[in-house]
Amino acid sequence: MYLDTLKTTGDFLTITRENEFSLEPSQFILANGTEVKVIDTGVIEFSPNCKTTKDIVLSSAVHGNETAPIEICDQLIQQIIKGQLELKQRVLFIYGNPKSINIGQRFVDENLNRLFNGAHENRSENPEQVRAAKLESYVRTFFTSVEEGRYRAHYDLHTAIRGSKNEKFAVYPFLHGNPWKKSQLQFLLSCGVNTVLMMSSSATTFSYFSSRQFGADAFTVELGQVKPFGQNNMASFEATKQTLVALISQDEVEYKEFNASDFELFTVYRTINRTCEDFSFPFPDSAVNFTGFGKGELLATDGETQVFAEVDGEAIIFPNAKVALGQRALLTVIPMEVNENFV
Ligand SMILES: O=C(O)CCC(=O)N[C@@H](CCC(=O)O)C(=O)O
Ligand SMILES: [Zn+2]
Repeated sequence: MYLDTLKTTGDFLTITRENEFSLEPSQFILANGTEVKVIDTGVIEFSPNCKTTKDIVLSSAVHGNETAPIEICDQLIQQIIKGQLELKQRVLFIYGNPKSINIGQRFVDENLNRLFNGAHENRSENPEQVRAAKLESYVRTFFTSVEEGRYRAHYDLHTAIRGSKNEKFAVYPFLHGNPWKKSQLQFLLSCGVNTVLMMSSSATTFSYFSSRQFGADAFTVELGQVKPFGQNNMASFEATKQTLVALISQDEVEYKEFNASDFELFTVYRTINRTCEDFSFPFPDSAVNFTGFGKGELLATDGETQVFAEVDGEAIIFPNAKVALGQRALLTVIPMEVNENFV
């Protein structure tokens, strides 16, 4: 049984990596009264023994090779279990795809972050489809097993394949007409994230699932560029880590006063899917996210179809020519200002 090791080392990451597909649930109480529930491999819940008002999900390793967020969550979990970090809020940590961590790949059979919000339904043909269904049910139980009306948040932590002009940025899932929150932008700024992309359509991502199904303040947060374990400059994640520590260990957190000029905001202009085997970009792998193109410049070639920039400054995000057929190969964005849709 792993419990003795977990209690003494706090190393839930290693236990998760040693149990790629499942882990016997168990629970125990820390000396400070915090209840620890191991729900499955990679899924651990902490409930402090005090009045809490917030339910916070922190996920990483939805893509297994995105190691910096895994290291941040590993540090937080170890500090909590060792009693060095005392919680004031309920927290659910999730390592999304343990096997893909072990093989150092984005995914094993299928991109887990395209399987949420119903996309896995009636499909359990591969481990990622099975895992998506389980993760949805763990998040549902976490948010709904307590009284209604509590504050909910889910920060799904990633790193990007390419470099980015704006090193850290967040994706704000489509809110179906509900207003974007300035308070969330202030939280993100405190994390070192001043760039936010506003999505304009539904998605099958983990953050969209929590936003849509549970009204959580949810984001995909890109913290830098993908690096193997041990090669991350952890100093560049310190602001993010300290902001997360404050969120989970304080009753309320004060952020810097909102100032629109602190942010670079973008709205998604369009999504370009790969529909043909023969799909390519005219720019090299070294072209970074947020590179802008002039109207009429070639953005992608999908079989016989050439896709050209339609407006000056149309900028590329997440270009990936190797995605599965039918999936998003590229997002383009254009700048936007804070307007009446922000509260
Ligand atoms: O750098 C890349 O090409 C991908 C980085 C990544 O994993 N991004 C997420 C964004 C999810 C979202 O749109 O909210 C993903 O592609 O799943
Ligand atoms: Zn990712």
